[in-house]
Amino acid sequence: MVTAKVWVLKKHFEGFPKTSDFDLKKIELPNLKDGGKWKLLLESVFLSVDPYMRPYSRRDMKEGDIMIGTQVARIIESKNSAFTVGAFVVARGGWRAHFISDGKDLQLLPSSWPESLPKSLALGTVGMPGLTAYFGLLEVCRMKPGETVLVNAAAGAVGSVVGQLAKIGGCKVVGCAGSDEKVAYLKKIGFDEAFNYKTVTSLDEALRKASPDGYDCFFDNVGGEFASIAVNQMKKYGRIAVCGAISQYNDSVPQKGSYVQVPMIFKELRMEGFIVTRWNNRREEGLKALLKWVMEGKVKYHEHVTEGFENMPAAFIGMLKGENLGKAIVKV
Ligand SMILES: NC(=O)C1=CN([C@@H]2O[C@H](COP(=O)(O)OP(=O)(O)OC[C@H]3O[C@@H](n4cnc5c(N)ncnc54)[C@H](OP(=O)(O)O)[C@@H]3O)[C@@H](O)[C@H]2O)C=CC1
Ligand SMILES: O=C(O)CCC[C@H](O)\C=C/C=C/C=C/C(=O)C/C=C\CCCCCO
Repeated sequence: MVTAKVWVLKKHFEGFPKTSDFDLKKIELPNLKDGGKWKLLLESVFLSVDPYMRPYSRRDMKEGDIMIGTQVARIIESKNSAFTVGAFVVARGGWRAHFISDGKDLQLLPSSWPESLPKSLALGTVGMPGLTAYFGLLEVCRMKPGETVLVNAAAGAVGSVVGQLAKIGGCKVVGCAGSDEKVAYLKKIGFDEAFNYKTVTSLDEALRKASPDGYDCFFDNVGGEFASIAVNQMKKYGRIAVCGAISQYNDSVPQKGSYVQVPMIFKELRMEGFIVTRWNNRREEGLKALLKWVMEGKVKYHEHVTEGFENMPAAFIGMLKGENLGKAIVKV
């Protein structure tokens, strides 16, 4: 029997999550049996902490459940010929250090994965956040060369890829983030304009200064006041990809009037919410493109790595508070 460490949601979050909302438990995993349902024993190598966990925990979980989430895991015992011991997969095993699987919901890392590339990228730039940027830009924003793209939470897992893909697409790119260090990073990876939304005297002025003619595409990761101001600076026939609303996730009472309807109508804006799983049938296309751009150096990546499974709650809370530059990852 393998004893597995797991993190459970002890108490539903009220406002920002607290470490006391989580409980670290040990569970006994059943042995794999020939012909049994459980075919694989895996150990988590890297675990992802993502913003969706905050709203989804309230929607999908009850207190006492193991936290939802994804990881890069290594196969350590197999009774499934499709998965050899030592192989790496992306799994949706939740916050678990070890777990068993029937093999159904595992994605093998491509055999072409370069040895030089951290496998943790499969949780970030060459994983769900990267795919979110890829499909959100191509299929929702439908960016065109010469257009101006705005992205907030721009130094994060999704936003940093949005900006770089928009540059590859021949666009002018404006980004905002919550620290001067992040702003410097944005300029380093090719953003045309970047500002610290926490320190500018006026968001409206900062946006106008960055692009006096306005914005064709707005990739919104944040919602709230920023979105309400940005919508007024959209060009006619502009497109808004509503990717997330992280400014709302920890609010018990959603901010009022996140989008102002008037400019939406007068400017005939297209505003579309989306979830990246819409394009699950094109996952390989996206991952292949992202891996190529990373290997060519056209898409840079940065990871904010927290060491130790026992530090998962702190990593999650830190990400929500903006401590991460790039994808927030926990290394077991
Ligand atoms: N629709 C979809 O399929 C998907 C949507 N998403 C969404 O994309 C967004 C970014 O996710 P991801 O890249 O993984 O996360 P990040 O790596 O960007 O980390 C979250 C960042 O959000 C910023 N942030 C936190 N609170 C606020 C706030 N109140 N106002 C402004 N910014 C804030 C912080 O950066 P800063 O320093 O800039 O404040 C923080 O670092 C989230 O809204 C997430 O829910 C992600 C994946 C898929
Ligand atoms: O196991 C699961 O079901 C989660 C799978 C996550 C997976 O990796 C794929 C998709 C991730 C989607 C993320 C979406 C967002 O971050 C947007 C989050 C919330 C939008 C609604 C917020 C409501 C505010 O009150």
